[in-house]
Amino acid sequence: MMSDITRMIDGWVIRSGGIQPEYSSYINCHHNYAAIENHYGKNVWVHRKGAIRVREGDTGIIPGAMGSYSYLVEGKGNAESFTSCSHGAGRRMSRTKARESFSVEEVITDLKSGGVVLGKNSKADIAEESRYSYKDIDTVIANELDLIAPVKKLCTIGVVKG
Ligand SMILES: Nc1nc2c(ncn2[C@@H]2O[C@H](COP(=O)(O)O)[C@@H](O)[C@H]2O)c(=O)[nH]1
Ligand SMILES: [Mn+2]
Repeated sequence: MMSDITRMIDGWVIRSGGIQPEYSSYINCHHNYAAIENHYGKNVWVHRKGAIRVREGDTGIIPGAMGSYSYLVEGKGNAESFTSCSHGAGRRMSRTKARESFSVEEVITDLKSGGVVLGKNSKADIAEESRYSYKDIDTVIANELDLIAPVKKLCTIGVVKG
């Protein structure tokens, strides 16, 4: 799976900028899965849907939106959240509202002006993914500092979507 993803990323990055990416390590971070975990002294099923697991010391990824920023975070293992935190900035408007508010051309121009490479063959659905249709990632991170500690703020240089 990881090699499929790196091959896809390599293809787009090399074609767009002639740069060969190097990978030092990988972070696997799921946001829709169920697992048996021990909480408050009991083994229970935890289903995280739109949330990630951040036990103490876990590394998590909290993405903002295409063309904005993402955060690498370290978990604090907060028991009250069942050691979970957000899996992204989250939407500020629905996909329908976003399609009515932004055009495909506007979103492509916005990404180009930020020097962001868009690795996506079909562009038809990108208006609904406009970064302005998502909440501000810095505010979202600031609101969950009891759950995670930011480790790195990442600036988008490319977006690859299926
Ligand atoms: N860095 C990026 N973050 C993105 C992008 N599209 C969405 N998002 C953020 O991720 C969460 C989760 O998205 P989901 O589609 O898996 O539910 C979302 O709330 C956004 O904050 C992207 O292209 N790049
Ligand atoms: Mn999702």
